[in-house]
Amino acid sequence: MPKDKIKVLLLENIHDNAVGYFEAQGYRSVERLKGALDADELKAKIADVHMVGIRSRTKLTADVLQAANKLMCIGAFCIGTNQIDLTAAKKLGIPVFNAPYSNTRSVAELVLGEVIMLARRIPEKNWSTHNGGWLKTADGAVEVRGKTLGIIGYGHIGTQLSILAEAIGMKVRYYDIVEKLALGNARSCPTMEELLADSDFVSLHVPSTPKTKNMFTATEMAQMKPGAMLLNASRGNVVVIEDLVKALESGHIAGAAIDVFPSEPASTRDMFESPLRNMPNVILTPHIGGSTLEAQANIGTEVAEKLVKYSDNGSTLGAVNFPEVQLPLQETGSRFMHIHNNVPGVLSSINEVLSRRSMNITGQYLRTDGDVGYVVVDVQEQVEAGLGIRHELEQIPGTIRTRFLL
Ligand SMILES: NC(=O)C1=CN([C@@H]2O[C@H](COP(=O)(O)OP(=O)(O)OC[C@H]3O[C@@H](n4cnc5c(N)ncnc54)[C@H](O)[C@@H]3O)[C@@H](O)[C@H]2O)C=CC1
Ligand SMILES: O=C(O)C(=O)COP(=O)(O)O
Repeated sequence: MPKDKIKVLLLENIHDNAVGYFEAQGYRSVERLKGALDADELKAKIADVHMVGIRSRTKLTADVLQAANKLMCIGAFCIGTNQIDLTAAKKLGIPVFNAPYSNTRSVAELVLGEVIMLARRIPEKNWSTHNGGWLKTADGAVEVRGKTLGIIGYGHIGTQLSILAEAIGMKVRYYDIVEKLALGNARSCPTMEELLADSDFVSLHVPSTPKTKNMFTATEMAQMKPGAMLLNASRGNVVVIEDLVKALESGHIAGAAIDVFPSEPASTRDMFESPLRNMPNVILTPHIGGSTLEAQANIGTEVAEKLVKYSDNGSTLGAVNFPEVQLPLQETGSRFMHIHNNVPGVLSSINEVLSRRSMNITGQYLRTDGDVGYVVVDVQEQVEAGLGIRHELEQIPGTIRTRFLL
């Protein structure tokens, strides 16, 4: 299919850089919408597009993906990919790409700033001053120097935060389910309980997984030091909000900064509802951890590049749900891509089809995971689209989809 016929749909106000990159690469049919779409709108819209770009609000469920008959690949213009049914996408032969680092620094900076704000009791003071009050007092206000920050989830964001926090004199402890190299003077905790008992501030930086769903409940909150503060800029379902409200009301937790919520408004026009709304010692932000101009610009380019590379070249390097194949540019001849269920015999069937047609294979790449196999074959011949090879390849048992670069 010529590039100008490939339809790209970008939702959730993805940065201009993405549109610019697609257009510069010859993709002229790019539609960008400001908001997310609900399931029915999305199903109607996605049925006609070849690439879709989303952020954290768009839910690409198995049901929605079933309607995406032409969809070739998905771009998550963010870090988290929990809003996408990755397995369903894979089984439909659709790789998903994201931007694993581009907003890391933005989240870490926001959290560090909030640690300082919480330490100085700024949420209450800001609230009071806006209402005509004058809380000029040092009560409960402390420096962060020498205080302990406990980081749960010591990945890209957690480690970046660790470095920043140490730079301003904080002690850092961290807990992760995977053994991680301690940066600077940070010290790992063997258990989350130990981290909670030791930390003045606890910040969550885990991904959304079945294990992290509701991982932070009344039990974990009770294990925090009296008067400690909680920060969550990971995912909204990690913390049980009702339990947090009780811990804040009792004073056991003295303050919190929450950027992500179990239920978030679908658009900037919708009302935000939460029992935390009226609590003056809580910083509430509308899921903007990664929302900086720098991060959004970088993400726009990074993910558009990955989608274009897959479309132009077949490369799945960086896909989060798919066997990764890094490919050289196809200089001459034709390239076939074959995505199939991972059952024995598919590669030899592909080669049989090509050898029956006396095609000279110049390169062959295969990667599989438990479910899916991805084969890319370069042949010397310039294949005409009408030759029927595609039909023969599609007849191979287990085929999910095929694609040709001619
Ligand atoms: N608020 C916002 O706007 C943003 C939120 N995020 C969220 O932050 C999350 C983390 O991002 P990154 O640091 O880039 O991810 P990452 O994958 O680099 O790090 C996550 C770390 O959490 C650890 N982990 C997983 N399950 C755990 C558990 N049960 N207990 C303790 N540790 C566990 C992992 O081993 C890993 O080291 C993302 O998955 C996303 O949901 C990311 C960017 C922006
Ligand atoms: O990168 C992430 O995982 C985020 O949570 C940021 O989401 P957003 O792109 O701001 O909707």
